[in-house]
Amino acid sequence: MLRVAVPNKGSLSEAATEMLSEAGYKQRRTTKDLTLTDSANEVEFYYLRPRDIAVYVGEGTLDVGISGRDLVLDSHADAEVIMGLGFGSSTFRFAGRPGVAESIKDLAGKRIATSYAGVLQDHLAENGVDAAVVRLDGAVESAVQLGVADVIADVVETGTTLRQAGLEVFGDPILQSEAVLIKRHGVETPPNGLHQLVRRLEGVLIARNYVMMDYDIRAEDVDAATAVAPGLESPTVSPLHRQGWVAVRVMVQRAEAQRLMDQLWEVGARAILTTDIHACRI
Ligand SMILES: Nc1ncnc2c1ncn2[C@@H]1O[C@H](COP(=O)(O)OP(=O)(O)OP(=O)(O)O)[C@@H](O)[C@H]1O
Ligand SMILES: O=P(O)(O)OC[C@H]1O[C@H](OP(=O)(O)OP(=O)(O)O)[C@H](O)[C@@H]1O
Ligand SMILES: [Mg+2]
Repeated sequence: MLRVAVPNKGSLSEAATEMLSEAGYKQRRTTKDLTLTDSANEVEFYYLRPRDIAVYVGEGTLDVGISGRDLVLDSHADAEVIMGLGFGSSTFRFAGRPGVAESIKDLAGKRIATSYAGVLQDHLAENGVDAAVVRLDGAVESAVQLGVADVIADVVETGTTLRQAGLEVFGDPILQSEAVLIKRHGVETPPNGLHQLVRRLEGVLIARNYVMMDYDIRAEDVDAATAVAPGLESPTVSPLHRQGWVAVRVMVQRAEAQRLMDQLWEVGARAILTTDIHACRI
């Protein structure tokens, strides 16, 4: 059985479970369940704190896990990223009262509150800045107002929490993060079932990010249309009953669909439509 760690709570939990369900794996019914066995797919899921997942996977106790890139780096666990999962994105940044600092160079001798002490200490060391790190578990934004720190280093997603605390970001972003699938560093032979898990998750990512586009076009204009939308491999071209016309089917990125429809129209495509992809294996 492949042993997979899944976030049990927090920002990554729901989206991770949803992605695994979409990939065809059984998932727990209630948030109280600590484990779930999917016998059909020969996978055991363990629901754990995402911060701890890097530790379990790094130790080799569990084969793979889903966690945040920032949490993996923060833990200094012996784990490496297999693939990004396209959700749970955030930026790790410095913030403080307006005017307190402009860049990391202004932080020498200051007190910086964070729940990501590992990431912060590594970043300060890389920049040769000597500052005091105040480790907190959460609600880090309150640390400045309550006087235990001069600035903070924290996860920013929408920026709402910072604004409410009267703080603003300064300096360059420290780290970009998203949910990632991790394995123990340097494991040569992949455990049984890992290839299947990775292929299925890649399939979910493609199904989410791509749509199928169909259109009709004169046969002599197919080359021009294919230059606009070449597809992942090559478009499918089928004859139409109407003489000299063909039907074309091609996968395109969801975010590009409207722009491509405009361009395809320009080169003679008609009856252009897009449909969602529910599952795929590329
Ligand atoms: N708005 C957000 N707040 C916190 N973490 C976020 C956010 N958006 C994405 N993330 C990512 O989620 C992971 C943190 O998840 P984690 O479960 O540890 O904390 P949390 O969501 O703050 O939960 P809690 O504070 O309740 O423990 C990190 O990888 C972080 O980058
Ligand atoms: O930029 P935003 O969209 O406002 O999101 C970022 C905030 O959300 C998280 O806090 P969470 O609610 O997890 O509480 P915590 O600080 O106690 O972890 C994170 O620690 C930031 O405080
Ligand atoms: Mg939090």
